[in-house]
Amino acid sequence: MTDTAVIEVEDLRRSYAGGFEAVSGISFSVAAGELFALLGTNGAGKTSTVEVLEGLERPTAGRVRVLGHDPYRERGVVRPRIGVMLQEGGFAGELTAAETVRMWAGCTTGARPVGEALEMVGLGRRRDVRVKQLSGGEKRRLDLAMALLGRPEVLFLDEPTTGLDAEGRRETWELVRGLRDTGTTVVLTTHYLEEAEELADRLAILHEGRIAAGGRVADVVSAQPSHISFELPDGYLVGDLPPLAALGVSSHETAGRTVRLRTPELQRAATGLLVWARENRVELRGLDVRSASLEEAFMQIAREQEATR
Ligand SMILES: Nc1ncnc2c1ncn2[C@@H]1O[C@H](COP(=O)(O)OP(=O)(O)OP(=O)(O)O)[C@@H](O)[C@H]1O
Repeated sequence: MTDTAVIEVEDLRRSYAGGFEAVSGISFSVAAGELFALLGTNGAGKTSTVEVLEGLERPTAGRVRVLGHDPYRERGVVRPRIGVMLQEGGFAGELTAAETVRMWAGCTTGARPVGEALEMVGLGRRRDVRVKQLSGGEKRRLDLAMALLGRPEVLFLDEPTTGLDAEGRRETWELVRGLRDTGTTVVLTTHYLEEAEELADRLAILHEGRIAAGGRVADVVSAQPSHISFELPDGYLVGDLPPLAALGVSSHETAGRTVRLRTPELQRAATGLLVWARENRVELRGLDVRSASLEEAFMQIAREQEATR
């Protein structure tokens, strides 16, 4: 762990009454100003982990530090410095957006002005609308405004864009990036892998209470095979291609005339195929060459974990 770690988690375990262990010894750290995403299938243990980081629950075992303090025992010190975006903030429907923020601002040290908090999340023009009349996406933005109110050093975002349309999602991503760029440390839990791919510096993929994969997004993705697909040129069979194993191809399948290859060595395989095509003066129609996406990496990791059970 580094000296600049804002969040440090060492061998965290969390069991529920009855003995079920939802988090089974995970370790990670989040550096100052970093955006860290916690991903996982349903029930993987994300919420059970984040609740401990937020100081809402105590760990069953292990060590957790947020801004150098125990978030549960030293809640009074940690809480004013963190912002938590809860799912379904449970606001009173009769109050307007501005009244809701003002009420919370009254309990927050060093709160942003109400107008600023609402502008930040794109609710400036909806300030006088009652909460019950806000759309689902607007309520989500109000949740975010609350989390930002105290200018937190560490921001916990739980599914921040659920219910937002594509434009709203992009706007929230911009806002989160802006906060990160000005030094806010962000912990994001999300089911949208595209969101993690867009925002996260590093991530951990949880599966059944353990970290199945983690690290920089590019590294997690590049650990998965890339794809090449193309149409076999007229008159050629798969056997006419150069030996695929020699090109670093790990598996292949055909569907009609379409050939799909998987390879951990994209450049080598693609170069070999293109050289072959040039030498044979044929065109590889529909050629598609691409790295794995985070979504593919996630699915593959989940499959591998299931297979090793
Ligand atoms: N209060 C509780 N008592 C007993 N088991 C619980 C309790 N809360 C959660 N669990 C179990 O712990 C496991 C992890 O749950 P958790 O909510 O942390 O997962 P998650 O990754 O946040 O899931 P999701 O993506 O569905 O929100 C699940 O199997 C869940 O059923």
